[in-house]
Amino acid sequence: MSIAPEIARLKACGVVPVVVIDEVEIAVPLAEALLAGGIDVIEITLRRPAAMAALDLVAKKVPGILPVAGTVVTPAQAAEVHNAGALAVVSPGFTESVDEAMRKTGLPWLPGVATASDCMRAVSAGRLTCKFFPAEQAGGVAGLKALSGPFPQMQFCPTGGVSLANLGSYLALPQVICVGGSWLVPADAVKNRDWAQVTKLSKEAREKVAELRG
Ligand SMILES: O=C(O)C(=O)C[C@H](O)[C@H](O)COP(=O)(O)O
Repeated sequence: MSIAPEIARLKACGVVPVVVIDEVEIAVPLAEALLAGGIDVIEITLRRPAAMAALDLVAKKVPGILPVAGTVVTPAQAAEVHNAGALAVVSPGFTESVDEAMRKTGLPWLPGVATASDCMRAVSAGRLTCKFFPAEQAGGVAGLKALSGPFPQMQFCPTGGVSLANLGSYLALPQVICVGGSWLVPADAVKNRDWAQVTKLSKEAREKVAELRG
């Protein structure tokens, strides 16, 4: 299976930080703090009004980091994040309308799946790399193992309840290319502009991935 270079970047990093940005001005220092800790991808979720401008800024000002848009749930958002400079897109679920809109952008898209029916829809659309969401709540490692049995062609990025403590058990599965999570960017660190903390957590995560991958 050929793999898009952006997906290869997610895989190489091993950990995708899922971030919520309330104020545009924190976007660049936050991205730089992740980068300083060796994390060269950032998923900016469209949970807040500032997200689109933050994405645009990171795409323009922090060339070393892969700008990924998250929480893309409508076709209009798919087009918007493309214009804002996202190089890959993640959604919590799968719909045909977002699939179609994503096809128009040509960007790699990781739709979210949590059930066999979700996987059947994704596979039918040729979307073989998916977010497994919400990972821990949808059965964790055992759930993903069982779910992916009938879909040997699929690869996953488990997200939701993943942390430094359990990422190893996900990354040990051959069908898992990376994990996602918000733990690298705690709300408190953002509130206090504690970028050193974000860098420290990033470094820890990267070291763990390196250790696991030998
Ligand atoms: O906003 C979205 O679309 C999402 O993608 C959901 C996030 O990926 C998870 O909420 C992250 O889960 P935690 O790491 O447990 O905080």
